[in-house]
Amino acid sequence: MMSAQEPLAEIARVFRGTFVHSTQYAAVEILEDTVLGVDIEGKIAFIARAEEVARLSEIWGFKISDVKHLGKHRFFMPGLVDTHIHASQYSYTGTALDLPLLQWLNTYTFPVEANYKDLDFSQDVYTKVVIRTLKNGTTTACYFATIYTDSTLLLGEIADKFGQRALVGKVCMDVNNAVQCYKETAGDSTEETNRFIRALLKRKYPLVRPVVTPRFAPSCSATLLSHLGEIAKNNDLHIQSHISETKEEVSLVQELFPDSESYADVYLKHNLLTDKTVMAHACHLTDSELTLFRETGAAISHCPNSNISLCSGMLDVRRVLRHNVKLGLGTDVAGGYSPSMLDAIRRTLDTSKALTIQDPQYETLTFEEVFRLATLGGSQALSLDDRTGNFQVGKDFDALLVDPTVPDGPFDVFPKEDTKVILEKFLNLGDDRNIVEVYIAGRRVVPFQEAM
Ligand SMILES: O=c1[nH]c(=O)c2nc[nH]c2[nH]1
Ligand SMILES: [Zn+2]
Repeated sequence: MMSAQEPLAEIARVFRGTFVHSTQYAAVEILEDTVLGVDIEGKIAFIARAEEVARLSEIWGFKISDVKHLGKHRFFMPGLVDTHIHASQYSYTGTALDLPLLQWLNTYTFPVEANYKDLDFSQDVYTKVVIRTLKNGTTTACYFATIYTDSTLLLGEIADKFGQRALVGKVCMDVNNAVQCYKETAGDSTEETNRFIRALLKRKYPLVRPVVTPRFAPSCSATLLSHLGEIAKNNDLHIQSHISETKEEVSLVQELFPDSESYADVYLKHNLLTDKTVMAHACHLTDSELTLFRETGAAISHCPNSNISLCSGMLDVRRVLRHNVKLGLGTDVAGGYSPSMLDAIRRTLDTSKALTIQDPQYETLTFEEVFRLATLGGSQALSLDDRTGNFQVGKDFDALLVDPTVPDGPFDVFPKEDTKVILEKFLNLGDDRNIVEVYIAGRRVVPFQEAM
């Protein structure tokens, strides 16, 4: 950890103070009185004990007077990674939580998503969701948009404009018996997915990439699923979808795909389970399905707010981790009513405690473990851990500057509390008032600039 790269690039910023992050070995590593340098490409150039600052300034050529001191109680932590969020459902977040999944989709979701043909409406909602998530510390978001290509390209443009790291998916669905206007043919969906990918890649946004997005097996024909698997394979792209959120959905998939051994097998057969796949929910997977996830390298996005809000199920995270399956957290707006990843952390802990209430032998997740899932775990689930997730030299500097003592803040700090206690308070009680600055790939994106 305390290492330095060859001085290849010029240093843009150096910070001195407390850094909190996760590593492979420690769910929470606290680095007090540490210096971290960010190069002009936004990458972490060095991280070392503060007594090394004079030596580092000689090697890297920065002025010690330019080092920014964080100040008492403030600390940097890695940016939060939302592995599953429906940007198009943001308009009704906090409402419409009174139906189970399949009825919820037909009654609330599909009629709203059908409005995104309208680019003015899209622009308004997508700008608001990007701003709201950034303010709440989401430095990386894996977004579902809608079936409309141009509107989805607009989401990519907005994420790029505000500097958010994003995977953006044009939703694909050719089955919809409830809201007939909100679907495509398999052919159109395939063509539009190809158009979306080509157009997004052509724009060369540095932090925004396309993700192949079949909505979920009940919304897609086998033909469409095969085409999407092929597109992902031929272009080495990320894939996202939903799996085993509710028992009713699992039974429906069994009926719709009788030749498949399981829900996971449906995706496997269509080349949609890869090491760049992230599947949301996964509450009701069997052991053999989890084994398929491990063997293919596919990941799970745990969306506890949504699982509880729609009464879908409770994912046993411990069991997933025992199977060595990658797992990150997701808000799943708007099945989940909060766009904040701090809420996803809290609901993950609540769900784990509810499982412990059911079985007192159950090993409840710790807040340290959940902190790791929300940061490094998320980056691994999205196969972006070579770029982000913690403060490792060579990764992009994606970070939140947390001020636990901000005026009129949501919690209090007392004299004898150490950084670990303050981190726990922030995770349980903090909000966007405490997130005073957000950096993505070295660029400060919060506070927002005037023109935005
Ligand atoms: O929580 C969910 N939200 C959705 O939009 C969706 N679509 C399929 N399955 C889904 N689950
Ligand atoms: Zn979802």
